Amino acid sequence: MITIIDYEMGNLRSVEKAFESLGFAARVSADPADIASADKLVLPGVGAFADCIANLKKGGFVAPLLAHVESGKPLLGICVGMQMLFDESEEFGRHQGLGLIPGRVVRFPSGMIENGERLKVPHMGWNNLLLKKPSPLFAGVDDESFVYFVHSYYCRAANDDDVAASCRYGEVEFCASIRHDNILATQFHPEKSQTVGLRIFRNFGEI
Ligand SMILES: NC(=O)CC[C@H](N)C(=O)O
Repeated sequence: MITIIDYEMGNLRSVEKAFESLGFAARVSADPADIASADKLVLPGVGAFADCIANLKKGGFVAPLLAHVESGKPLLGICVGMQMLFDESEEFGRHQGLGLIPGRVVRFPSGMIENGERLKVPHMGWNNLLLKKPSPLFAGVDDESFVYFVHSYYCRAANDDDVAASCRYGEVEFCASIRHDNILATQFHPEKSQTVGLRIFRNFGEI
């Protein structure tokens, strides 16, 4: 069973439907007890880092999530769900993350110019993945495949070994996907990334 954590900050249904369309048993749950019995866990996320981490704590999800990771079972973080895995974020202040992946979450610089055009923040739209390290998420996914992003902040991993893929936006090459043992994560939204996103979900479901 793939359990998608409902801490009231995520586009849960589209993630659940994507897994179900691939034939996987998936459920959205706001019950921390369900986390303990999950074979695989998904930590989605849309919104401000501080609100997300506060809701995760308020819902009592942190301890069972850490226990899941400790047990060696797969975890998939998506967007701010990936950012929360890091030590801290500077989004609207300094906020502590789960500290599972060494590193910080920082804002894209304002005023980046590319091909004479000013780049907007948030980075919103299709951009291509630069595959860096083997990851179960990318079986059958070509280098430079396009995936969909919506974010103003990005993860700066302290260890390059944790970066499975990156992406370029202006002068910034940022971490687009993490692989740290059984912890997998994407800054982009596989549920908004059409066939490439579905293949990534299928790969996660098949681990
Ligand atoms: N789409 C989102 O939820 C964005 C995540 C985070 N607030 C960021 O701006 O990077």
